[in-house]
Amino acid sequence: MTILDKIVLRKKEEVALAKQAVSVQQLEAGLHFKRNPYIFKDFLLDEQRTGIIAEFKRRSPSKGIINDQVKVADVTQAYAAAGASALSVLTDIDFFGGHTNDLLEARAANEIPVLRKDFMIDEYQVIEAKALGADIILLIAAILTPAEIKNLSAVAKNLGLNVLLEVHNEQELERSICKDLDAIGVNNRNLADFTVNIQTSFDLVNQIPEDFMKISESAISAVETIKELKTAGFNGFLIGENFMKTANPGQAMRDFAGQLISV
Ligand SMILES: O=P(O)(O)OC[C@@H](O)[C@@H](O)c1c[nH]c2ccccc12
Repeated sequence: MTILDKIVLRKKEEVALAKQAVSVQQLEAGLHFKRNPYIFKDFLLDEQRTGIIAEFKRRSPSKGIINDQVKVADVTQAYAAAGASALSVLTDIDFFGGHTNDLLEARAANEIPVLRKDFMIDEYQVIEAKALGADIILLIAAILTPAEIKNLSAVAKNLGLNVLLEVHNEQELERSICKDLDAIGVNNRNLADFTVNIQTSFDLVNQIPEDFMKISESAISAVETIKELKTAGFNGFLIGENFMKTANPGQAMRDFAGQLISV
């Protein structure tokens, strides 16, 4: 069994428990449920911003603890001030040390799009994402059938949420494309075995249809890489560990964004 299989098994239990604890009706009565999500594309294409989707990630199955000393509101505000186009907040507890409260805190502290970073397998989680104040949800092709992707993205669209589909190879991309997606993310990390290779992004970029925003995800640590990815056609760059592994992730993002302007 791969780590991804383990995460999905645990996620099924977690979703079943969440459904018992909070009904869909309760979610729909929640604080953020009626807000209009930001349009992801507008922030990615905003020339005043960097295209970086800056991630708050305490730990991961591949790296263990990355940073458990910093606060969500502090870090995400600094990311936004440094020119992030969007924020990514892990809400998975068991494998990434995240929490739904982290998303609520990021929402309350910021006025840019927030991505709920989790393993979505059920409509309930999409509705929950809206209630938590998310603007964007992630759908991971490796754990979903094409029919599930169609259904979950349609549910998200109905709620005004933006949808980021994550793929790792050409087969996943081809079978998963559907009309309710806004952005396609190429994950440079293979979630089944954790190997990373930026080349994955360059190999897949030209297979992504023009109608979608193109995002390169994971293992990005150099400003030069962003330049190359931009030239190749990417609009967005998802960066977590490179910032989170430092004592002051917001400052790390500021320094990175500063270099981006000067190269
Ligand atoms: O920390 P990195 O290497 O910059 O990667 C960030 C992000 O791409 C990564 O956390 C990620 C990409 N897809 C995921 C799916 C689930 C959990 C995490 C992820």
